[in-house]
Amino acid sequence: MPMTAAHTARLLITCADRPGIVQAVSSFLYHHGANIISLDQYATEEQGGTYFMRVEFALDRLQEVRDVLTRSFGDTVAAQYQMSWQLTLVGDIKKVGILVSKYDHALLELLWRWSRGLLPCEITQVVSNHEDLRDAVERFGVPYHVVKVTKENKVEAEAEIHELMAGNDVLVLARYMQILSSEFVEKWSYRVINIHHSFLPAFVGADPYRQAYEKGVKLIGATAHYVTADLDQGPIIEQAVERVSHRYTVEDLRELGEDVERNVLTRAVRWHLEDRVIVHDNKTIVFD
Ligand SMILES: Nc1nc2c(c(=O)[nH]1)N[C@@H](CN(C=O)c1ccc(C(=O)N[C@@H](CCC(=O)O)C(=O)O)cc1)CN2
Repeated sequence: MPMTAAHTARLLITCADRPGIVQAVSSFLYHHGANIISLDQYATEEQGGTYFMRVEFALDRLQEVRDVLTRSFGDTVAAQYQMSWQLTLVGDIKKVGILVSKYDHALLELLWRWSRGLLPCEITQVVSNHEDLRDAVERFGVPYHVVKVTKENKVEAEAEIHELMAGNDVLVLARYMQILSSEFVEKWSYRVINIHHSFLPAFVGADPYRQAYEKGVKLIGATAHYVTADLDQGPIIEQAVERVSHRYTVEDLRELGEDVERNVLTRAVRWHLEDRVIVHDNKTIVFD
């Protein structure tokens, strides 16, 4: 029987490295009737470091056995190797909420790719602190909400955003220009992806293109990272750069940079949706 997404699952594992992990995981899957489609692994040291694995497998009747499989893995292999792990089903389409301010390029890239079936998710709503992008978003049939944010109402505004976004698996800051409080970030631990318009760690904070111009850089870039309480310091998921020269104005940098931002954010979101990213020690392992 041809395997479909409904029969496919992914297992992400992090644990202390020691011999026998691959055998334990593969035997477990074999004895539960699963067929391994792909298996990728990484260890930080030759031995005694930290071990990471991403395994994708197919299994008949996956929907019926998912709970038993999850409980059994947790009680056996995961307990034996003291694993941090997650088992997700490809058929469980992730829900994505997007936050945006006024720049539309990153947002429209995500909406266009999603509308073309190139992003395996459901974009459930867009929340902005400005009215500007309502028409552009609603043309894709996606609900648009405006939540004004000021220094005075930040707590209430974030509470409203959290309420609106409840039920989403991941939030994407597609050039959302408000710094999220540590309280908000804590509720969404490593489930908020931001696109920063510089090659981090260079030029954190506001207006990195102007910072880059003032510095006379020969490369500009973009960085997609998970959001933490510390501005632009979260685990990096994807980056890219483009060459520039002294002939570029700030606007030239911005125009070229926006293309880089769009591609970097798309890859980062897709890898997250495909369960390819593990966060460890404020860094990521990306099984791309
Ligand atoms: N807790 C976090 N919140 C946000 C992060 C983050 O990494 N951690 N990334 C930013 C996005 N960003 C750069 O990529 C960024 C956005 C806004 C600012 C900033 O200084 N904003 C001002 C207000 C600006 C305005 O009102 O137009 C501020 O909040 O005081 C810097 C960097 C998104 N949030």
